[in-house]
Amino acid sequence: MTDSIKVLISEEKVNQRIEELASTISKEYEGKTVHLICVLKGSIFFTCELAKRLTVPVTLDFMSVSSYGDGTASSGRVKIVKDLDEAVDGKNVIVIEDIIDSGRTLSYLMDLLGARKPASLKLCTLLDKPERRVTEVKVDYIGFEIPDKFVVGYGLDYAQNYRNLPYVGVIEE
Ligand SMILES: O=P(O)(O)OC[C@H]1O[C@H](OP(=O)(O)OP(=O)(O)O)[C@H](O)[C@@H]1O
Ligand code: HPA
Ligand SMILES: [Mg+2]
Repeated sequence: MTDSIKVLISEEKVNQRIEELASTISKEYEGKTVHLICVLKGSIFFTCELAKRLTVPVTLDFMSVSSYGDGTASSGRVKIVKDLDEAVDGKNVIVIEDIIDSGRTLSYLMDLLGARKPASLKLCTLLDKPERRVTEVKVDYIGFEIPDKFVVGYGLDYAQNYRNLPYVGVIEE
């Protein structure tokens, strides 16, 4: 794909903000192990960058859910493509997401995980698009609030492309 992409948040700014989030989380979880849940595929890059900067012990698991398919609009249906490998009961879980848009994916996922009795359950997202919310979801850690624009990069795709861009960009019309 060869769309023209405008930088919305530079690589430097994203990395600096991740550093700040990691420092906040490390302080809040001192003396505990955090169990990070990476929501595939979008949050893979953010999860790695955040995990590398945490100073508390970390365990990791992966879950894959999909509601966007290859388009730019949510289908409204959340599909579990891959469930977790391990139980979360008794663990201090932080769900890591790349973006919260309509809120449907995360509201579904947080309810599902909450019912599995973790010791604690929080949500951390790199990007939040509050204007687009249709389902309420409590977000504990937010990297950046962004306007209502379809973004790519840092894990986010358009029809599976552009996930590997080291910055957050917007496709120009
Ligand atoms: O708040 P919502 O409107 O539910 O949108 C957010 C979700 O949509 C994207 O995932 P997608 O379904 O595109 O899967 P992907 O991570 O594999 O790209 C994104 O990674 C979030 O999980
Ligand atoms: O703005 C977005 N970009 C890519 N994937 C997404 N999934 C929800 N919102 C977005
Ligand atoms: Mg996607």
